[in-house]
Amino acid sequence: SAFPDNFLWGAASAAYQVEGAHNVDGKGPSIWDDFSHQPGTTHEGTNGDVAADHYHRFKEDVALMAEMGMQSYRFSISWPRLFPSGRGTVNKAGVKFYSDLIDELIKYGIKPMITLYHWDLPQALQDIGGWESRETVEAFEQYAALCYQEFGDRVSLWSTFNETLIFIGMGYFTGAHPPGLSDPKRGIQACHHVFIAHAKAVKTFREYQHQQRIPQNGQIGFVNVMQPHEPITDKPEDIAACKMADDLLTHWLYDPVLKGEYPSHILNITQLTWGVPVFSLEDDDLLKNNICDFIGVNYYKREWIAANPDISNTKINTTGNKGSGQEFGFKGLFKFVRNPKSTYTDWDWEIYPEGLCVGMQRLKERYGDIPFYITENGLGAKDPIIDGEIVDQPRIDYLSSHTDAAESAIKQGIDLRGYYPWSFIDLLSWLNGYQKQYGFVYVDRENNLQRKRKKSFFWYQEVIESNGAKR
Ligand SMILES: C[C@@]1(C(=O)O)OC[C@H]2O[C@@H](O)[C@H](O)[C@@H](O)[C@H]2O1
Repeated sequence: SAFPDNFLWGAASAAYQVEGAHNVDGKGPSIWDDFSHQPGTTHEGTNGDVAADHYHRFKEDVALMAEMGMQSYRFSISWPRLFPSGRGTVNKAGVKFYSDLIDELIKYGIKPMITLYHWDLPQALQDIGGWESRETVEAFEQYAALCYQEFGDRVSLWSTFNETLIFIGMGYFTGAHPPGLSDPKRGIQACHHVFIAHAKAVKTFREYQHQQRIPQNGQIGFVNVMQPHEPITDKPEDIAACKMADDLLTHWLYDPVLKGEYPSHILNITQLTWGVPVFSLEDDDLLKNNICDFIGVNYYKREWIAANPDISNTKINTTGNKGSGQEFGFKGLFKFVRNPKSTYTDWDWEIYPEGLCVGMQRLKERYGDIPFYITENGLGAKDPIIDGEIVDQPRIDYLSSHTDAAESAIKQGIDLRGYYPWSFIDLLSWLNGYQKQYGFVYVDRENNLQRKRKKSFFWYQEVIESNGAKR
C-alpha cells in the first residue's frame, strides 16, 4: 500500500462525549453541562453526565486501543476539569486524570494527539461573554500554557480548536448549540476571538519550544470540517451559490489559520454590513505570524448546493429517520440539496468517499503543500446486533472506501500523515443522543456500560497490522 511506514493509524473521541464524571473530583461545569440539562435542547434529553464513563474506565479502554493496535489516540481535554471556573485556580485532580491517561497511552506505545477545545467551554467564562469576550481569549492562552507545561513533555501532537464552523455556526447562527444564539454580528466577532486565541496558543507553543520547556519536535494544528461543495446544476445561480458556500463555510475558517487573513471580499461584506470583525491593534500580526504546523480535517460528507431565494431552515435530522431532514439553507446565500443519484446515511449525510481526496486536493491548491491529518471520519449509524454480535458491516464498508480515497490522496502527493476514525468507542452524539453510534467498541447502556468489540474492531486491527494493505 502507499501508506508511509510512519503513517499513524488512530481513532478519536472528545471529552464531553466520552468521559462522563461531569461533576466529579473538582471539575467545573461546561456550557454543554448547562445546555444539555435545559429541557428540549438535545435528543430525548440525553447528556454527558455519565457518557461512556471513560473517566473511570480509561485503563480498560486504553487496553482495548492497544489490542486493536492503535498507534495514536486523538482526545480532547475538558477545560473546566483543569480550571473549574475557566481561569485562576487549577484543579490538581483534573491534571492528574489527563497525566494518568497519557502515561497509560505511552505504556502501550500509543501517541497522544490532544485537542484543547472540543466545544466544552467553562460555564463561568460564558457567564462573562464566552467567545465574545477577549477575557476568554486570555483565559484560553493560560489554559493552553498549563497544558503545555503539564503534558508537553509526553505529547507532541496538539491542536487548538475542533470544528470552529460547528460550535460557532450552531452556537451563534442556528442556535442549536450553546449559547443558542442567532446573531451573525455576534457570531463573527466570537469567531474572530477564536482565531486570535488560536494564534496566541500557537505563539506560546513556539515560545515554549524555543525555551526548550517542551520538545522541539512538537506540532500544533487546527481542526476543521472538510466538506466539499458541488453545485447541483451548472446554472450560473447554482455555481454562484456554491462559491458563496465555499467562501463562508471553508475559506472563512481556513484562511485565518493557513494564510493569516480572511478572504477579503467576504471581509468587506461583513464589515460593511455589521462592522465586524473588529480587530485589535495586535490581531493582524498575530494571525500573520502564527500559521499552524498542520491542518486536521474532519471528513464525513459532501454537500450539493443550490441557489436559495426562498428558504431559511437550519433544522437538521437528529432522529436517524432517513429523509426526515429538510433542506438546510440561508435565504439569499445558498442551500444544501439532496442528489437523487447519491447514497445517504440514516441521518441524511451523503456517503461520498472520493470527497476525502477531492477535499484535500482543493485545500492543497489554495494553501500549498501543508501536512494533513484526517482527524475524524466515520459512519454514524444504529448498528445491527445479530446473535449478540455487533455486525457493523456498513461501517466497515464506509471506512474501507474512505481509506481507499486516503491512499489515492497519498499517491497524488498529498502529505497525509494519519487517519483517526471517529470514534474509538460509542459515545454521546451532541444532538443525536446515544443512538447514533460511531465506535469500533460498543457500549452496552443496558448493562453497566460494558464494552464489546464490534466486527469493525477486528477489521481495523487487520488494517493497522498490514499498514493499510488489508482493507
Ligand atoms: C454532529 C456529529 C455527529 O454526532 O454526527 O458529526 C460528526 C462528529 O463530529 C465531531 O466533531 C463531533 O464532536 C462528534 O460528536 C460528531 O458530531
